[in-house]
Amino acid sequence: MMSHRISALVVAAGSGSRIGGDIPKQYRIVAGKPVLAHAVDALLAHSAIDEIVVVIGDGQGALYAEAIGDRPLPAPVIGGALRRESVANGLAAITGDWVLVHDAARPFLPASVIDRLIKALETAAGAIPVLPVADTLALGGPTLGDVVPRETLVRVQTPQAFHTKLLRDAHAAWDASREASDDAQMVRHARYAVAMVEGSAMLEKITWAEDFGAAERRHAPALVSRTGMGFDVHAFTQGDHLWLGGVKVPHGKALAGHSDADVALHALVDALLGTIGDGDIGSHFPPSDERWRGAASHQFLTHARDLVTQAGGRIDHVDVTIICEAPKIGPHRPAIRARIAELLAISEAQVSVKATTTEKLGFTGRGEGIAAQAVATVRVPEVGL
Ligand SMILES: C[C@@](CO)(OP(=O)(O)O)[C@H](O)COP(=O)(O)OP(=O)(O)OC[C@H]1O[C@@H](n2ccc(N)nc2=O)[C@H](O)[C@@H]1O
Repeated sequence: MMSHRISALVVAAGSGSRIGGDIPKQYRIVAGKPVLAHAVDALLAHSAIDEIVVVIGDGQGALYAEAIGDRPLPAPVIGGALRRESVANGLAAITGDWVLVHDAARPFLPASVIDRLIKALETAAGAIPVLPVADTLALGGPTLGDVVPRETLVRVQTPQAFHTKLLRDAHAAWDASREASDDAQMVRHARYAVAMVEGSAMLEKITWAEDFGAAERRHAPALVSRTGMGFDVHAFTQGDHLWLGGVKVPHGKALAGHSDADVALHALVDALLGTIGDGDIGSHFPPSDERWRGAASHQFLTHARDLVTQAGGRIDHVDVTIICEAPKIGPHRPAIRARIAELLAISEAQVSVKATTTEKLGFTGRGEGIAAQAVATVRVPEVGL
């Protein structure tokens, strides 16, 4: 079978007028990187794509450079006021005998769709990805028009693939006084057959502001809930205050420990580490390590928080129970709740702080020390756990 040089033409020249905001949508961040970068990376990752040319709007050079970074692409082409003009400008710059024309506003481009399009070009002048229509569609206007049988309709997506010469001919033959919504329409108008291949829900275009949230959800792996539990104890010693939940509490005694002995934060650290199965506070901050002598325990909690974040996790809720006869926790509960929320970068609504005595029973009942329990609920990506 004859081999072909395949170019990808990414049209990113839109002004983003429909979506508002300070920068055009193709340069805004979704799922961790610019919309345009997602589409380019999908094409760079596909072995059959030999060349990628991006068409940008006049004056978008700095936005393009920031979005693309050091990715190995030729200089971008400046597009026109109309999508059709941007594609025509891009066609003048590409060298492939086959070309895939893709909307930069469709960030998530499955390799399987590229595979299907390239296969279809072996027997057709052009090929486009389509999806079936699920909703009932009707003609609009001043009053509701006739329903259009959905079996006769498809939802058209990009990339749209063509033999480059035929697409160039179709653009040259097109009546410039008419707008063309896509390239397939122009190729069909030039009497060439355009095949249809299965598209993908991942290829949805970002058109409106709310589409960014949908794109984040479409891209994010399924999150699953994980719960961790922590427990700690510290004995009383001489002193005039103790640390509980990151708050300094005046008291006739202190708590003994290698660090500041904040028993509530220690239990919470172990609860968070439990949600990602990453050991316990002592394995991260050994009591034998001189670095942690007298250390403020808030750094242990922010470390555990960062480990959860690095695992892709999001803290949903934490619940701490402090077990002691004294000091009375109630008066300090609001400050402890606020401090834990601040350290975990979550809302106070996601933080519960409770206290209980043990009715004078056990070491806590005898006033020998304080115990604390904590539970943390986190959502983490299903993959890799
Ligand atoms: C916060 C720190 C800062 O150094 O010290 P403190 O201020 O509490 O004293 C420590 O992280 C506080 O670690 P914590 O885990 O409470 O101390 P320990 O109870 O002595 O346990 C220390 C280490 O020994 C391990 N360990 C403990 C008990 C046991 N039977 N077998 C074990 O293997 C634990 O996994 C833990 O990692």
